[in-house]
Amino acid sequence: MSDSEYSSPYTSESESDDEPTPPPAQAPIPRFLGNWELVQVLGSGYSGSIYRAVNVHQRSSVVALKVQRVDHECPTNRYERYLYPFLQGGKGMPRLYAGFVHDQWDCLAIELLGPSLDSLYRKSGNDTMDLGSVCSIAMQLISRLQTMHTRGVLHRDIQLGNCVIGLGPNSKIIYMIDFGFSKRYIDPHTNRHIPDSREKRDFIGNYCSVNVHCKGRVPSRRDDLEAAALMLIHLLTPRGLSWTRNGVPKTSQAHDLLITEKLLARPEDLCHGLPVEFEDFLRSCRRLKFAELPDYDHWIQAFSDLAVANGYSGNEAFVWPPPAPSVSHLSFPQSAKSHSRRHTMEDILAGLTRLKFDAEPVLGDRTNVEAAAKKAKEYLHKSAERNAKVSKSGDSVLAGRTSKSKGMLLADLSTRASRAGDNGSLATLVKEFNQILQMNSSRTLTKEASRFLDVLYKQLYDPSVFIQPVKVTRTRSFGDEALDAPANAKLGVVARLKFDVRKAQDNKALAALVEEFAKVTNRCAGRSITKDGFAFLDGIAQRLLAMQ
Ligand SMILES: Nc1ncnc2c1ncn2[C@@H]1O[C@H](COP(=O)(O)OP(=O)(O)OP(=O)(O)O)[C@@H](O)[C@H]1O
Repeated sequence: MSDSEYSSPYTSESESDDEPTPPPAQAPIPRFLGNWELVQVLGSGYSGSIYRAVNVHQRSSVVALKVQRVDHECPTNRYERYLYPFLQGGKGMPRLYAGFVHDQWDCLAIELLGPSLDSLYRKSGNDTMDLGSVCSIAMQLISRLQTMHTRGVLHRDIQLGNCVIGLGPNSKIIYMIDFGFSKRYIDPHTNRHIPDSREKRDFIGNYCSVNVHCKGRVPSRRDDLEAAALMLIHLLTPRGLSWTRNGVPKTSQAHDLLITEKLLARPEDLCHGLPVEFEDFLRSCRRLKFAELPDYDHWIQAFSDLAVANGYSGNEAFVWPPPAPSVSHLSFPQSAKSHSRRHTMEDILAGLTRLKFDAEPVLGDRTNVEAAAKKAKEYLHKSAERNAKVSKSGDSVLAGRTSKSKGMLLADLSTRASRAGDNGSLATLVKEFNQILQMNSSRTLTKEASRFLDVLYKQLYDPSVFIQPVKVTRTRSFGDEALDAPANAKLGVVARLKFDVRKAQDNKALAALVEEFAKVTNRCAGRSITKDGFAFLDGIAQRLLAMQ
């Protein structure tokens, strides 16, 4: 989870009293590696972990230390160490200070940077990002790709989690990170563009281009640009691009469905209601030939113009939290070009009928402004009261509801969990979940309850790929895989989980426990939740709070 960025297994910065517990059969990462002391976990991925690390000789020297086992099946640190030198000195390219191997640990000491766009976006709690911020991301991202491509390197894993902002004076600059899947597209021996091929390759990332993901083509510059276009459209789409909503597909059938959905999604459908620049950009990326040079400058200018036309500065600086545009707009398609190009007269008339001029006081009338401000304050006050009621006295709010409303409460809880931006919010939701389950005598893991655990699992396991669940079918839910297992297996397992949860060191470990809990509960006749089960859920909430 993004907030685990600031938990520490090593120092008093951690709220946890526990010693770091090594995963079985694997040595823990030591506190000192080379000249660096690991002080705080910044993030962890499939292939390793990243720590804020301090130089033992010069305490003012702080880096992000990316640590991976030397024998890892996917030795991305080794690839990154090879590629970093090509990128050094480019704007928005982190500096690599050192790369070394210490015992079985392969380490990269990288310039310390700030939070990722994914983390900022999630913490904002908004359904979409504002147009000004998206335009500045567009300008900077296209410019970063121009830098990388000019130096002969493809990124190949464009996603919100791999774009981070700088620290201090560099906080308006977006940096590219994670070059573990990057590749040189200019063959160093022949100095020519790598060849195209139809060989089967792995799926990389949610925004992977149609050509690469659905047609198995070799990635080239056009695909980095297309991934950037999809990421921008995702940020402007309420609940994000549809195929990102269920997380990483777990079965090949789910993956096939995702591919079909992506293949069928036409640019005009994906960009319906957005300024035309996004559709044009996506189309132009898809029209590029395999080895063709994209027109980076044209698109940087197009997004700058779009920002200006919508009352923003048009400057590429990424200012967060976003400032309001200098002119107010009723809604957003307000393109620099003919913004009505994609909008039929029918759309416009329908929009006009939704405007209620008659009931509103005339513009410019000060009382109108004051009344609106008062209304807004009242609304905020009421909604704060509502939230406080739900989170502080869940019992009284929840008491007396019917089983139908229990389902609705759980569905609402899943939606909120899918939007949670930090461990604290997830902890509150898990507590509510526990209370809802205990609302009446039937304490069973219903379909809605399973769905909540599924969402929780995804948020804990990899929040960067999960935006919001669409309808979760029974075949997709992890609990269902174990329906035929013996019922009596449950008791001992849940009792153990109750203790294991206290030792979990990170969100992924919690995710694994949630998965096991859901499986074993689904397996038992009646899917009933025992006292140990409720204690386990309570333990999850406690641990999330400790790892905030
Ligand atoms: N230089 C840095 N400064 C600060 N935080 C960083 C830095 N590099 C990475 N991080 C944090 O660590 C997280 C994971 O980094 P990165 O993507 O490089 O690792 P990874 O192991 O390749 O992850 P994944 O397997 O998810 O791709 C990032 O999302 C970011 O929050």
